[in-house]
Amino acid sequence: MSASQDTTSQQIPVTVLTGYLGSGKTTLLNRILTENHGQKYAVIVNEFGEIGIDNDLLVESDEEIFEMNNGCICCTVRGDLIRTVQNLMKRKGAFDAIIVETTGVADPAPVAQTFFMDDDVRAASKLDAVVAVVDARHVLQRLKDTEEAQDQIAFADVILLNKTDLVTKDELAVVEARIRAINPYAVCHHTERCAVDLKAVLDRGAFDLDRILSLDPHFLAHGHHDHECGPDCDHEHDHTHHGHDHSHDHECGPDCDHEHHHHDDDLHSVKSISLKAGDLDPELFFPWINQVTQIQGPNILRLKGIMALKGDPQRYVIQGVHMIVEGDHQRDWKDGEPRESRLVFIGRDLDWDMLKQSFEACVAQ
Ligand SMILES: Nc1nc2c(ncn2[C@@H]2O[C@H](COP(=O)(O)OP(=O)(O)OP(=O)(O)O)[C@@H](O)[C@H]2O)c(=O)[nH]1
Repeated sequence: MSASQDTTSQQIPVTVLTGYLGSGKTTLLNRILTENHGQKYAVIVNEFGEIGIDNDLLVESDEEIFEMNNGCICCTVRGDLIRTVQNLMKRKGAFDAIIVETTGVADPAPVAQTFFMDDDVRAASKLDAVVAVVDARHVLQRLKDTEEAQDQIAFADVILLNKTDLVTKDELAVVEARIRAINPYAVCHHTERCAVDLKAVLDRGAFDLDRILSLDPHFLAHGHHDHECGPDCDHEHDHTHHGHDHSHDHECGPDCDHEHHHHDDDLHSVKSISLKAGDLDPELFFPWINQVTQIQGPNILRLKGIMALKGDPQRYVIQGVHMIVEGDHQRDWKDGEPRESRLVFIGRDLDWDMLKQSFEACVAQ
C-alpha cells in the first residue's frame, strides 16, 4: 500500500471516458481535441475487444481480459489496453495526457483497473479520473434495463449530465436525484453538447491519494449531511417507485449516514454506504478492510476513505476498486480538525449492517 511521490510526476495522466451509447462521449472528445488549451492528448478510442472490419467477420472476438494473480474474476486488466499504452509510451513526450474512450456498453472497471493495477502501465501512467457522460433524456430507461449504465455512473468521479436541452427542469431534477442515489460523491455538471470548462473534466487527480479529498468537494460530504430526513423526505438516498421506503425501520436523524437505496425495479441496484467513526485501531482496521475487500470485492465498485488511526498524527487515505485497496498517509491532522474516520463504499448487493457493525468493531478503545 503505497503511492510513490517520486514516480507520479513522470506518469502521464489518463482520463477514462465512459457513458452509454449516444450519451455524448464523442461530442466531449471533440471539444477536448479542438479547444485551445495548449495540451496534447493521445486518444485511445473504443475498439477494445471489437473485431476490426478486416478481421474475420464471422468470429466473435472475446475481450482479452486477464485475471490478476489472485484469480478473482472481478480484478481484470485488459491486455489490449496494456499494449496500446506501452506503444504510446514509446512516443513519450509527444503528448501530455491520455484519454481512453470506452465503448458505450462497456463495464468501465477493467479499463480503470488496468491503470490501477498493472505494474508496467502504472509506472508510466496514472489514472486521473473516470468521467461519465450521461444522457439526461434517456438515462432513467437505461438504468432500468442495463447494469452497465449503473456501473458507469457508480464508477465515475465526474459526471456530465448532458442533453439538458431535451428535458424540463423538473425532469432534470429527477434524473439528477437518481444519479446522486447511485453515486453521491461524483462531481456532477449539467451540460448541453458537453459544454463544460475542461478543467472540470481533465487533471482532476481523483485517483491521486494526495488530492483525492481536497479536490472533490462532494466526496464524503454525504456522510455528515446537515439535513434531517423527515416523513416527507425525498432525499436521494432512498428512492422507490412506490414511495419512501427505508429498508430499516428507523427515521433518519441529523447524523444519518444510512445506506442509499434505489429503485426496486432496477437490476441489482448499486448503492453507496457511508461509514463514520472516530479513531480506529490499525491492528483491527487493516485486517478488516482486507477481509471485506477479499470477500465482497466483486460487488465493490469503488471505495474511498480517510482514516484517523490511533497514535498516528497523519490522515490515512485509502481507495479501492473491487478487491484492490491502496492507501497512504496524506498529511497531518490540523489543530482543531476533528479526527474522524470516514469510509464510503459504492457497490452492488453490499450488506450495510454487516459493514457498519464490523467497521465499528475497529474503533480504538
Ligand atoms: N440535443 C442534444 N444532442 C446532443 C447533445 N450532446 C450530443 N448530442 C448529439 O447526440 C448524438 C450522440 O452524441 P455522441 O457524442 O456521438 O455520443 P457518443 O456517446 O459518442 O455515442 P456512441 O459513440 O454511439 O457511444 C449526436 O448526434 C450528438 O450531436 C446535447 O446536449 N443535446
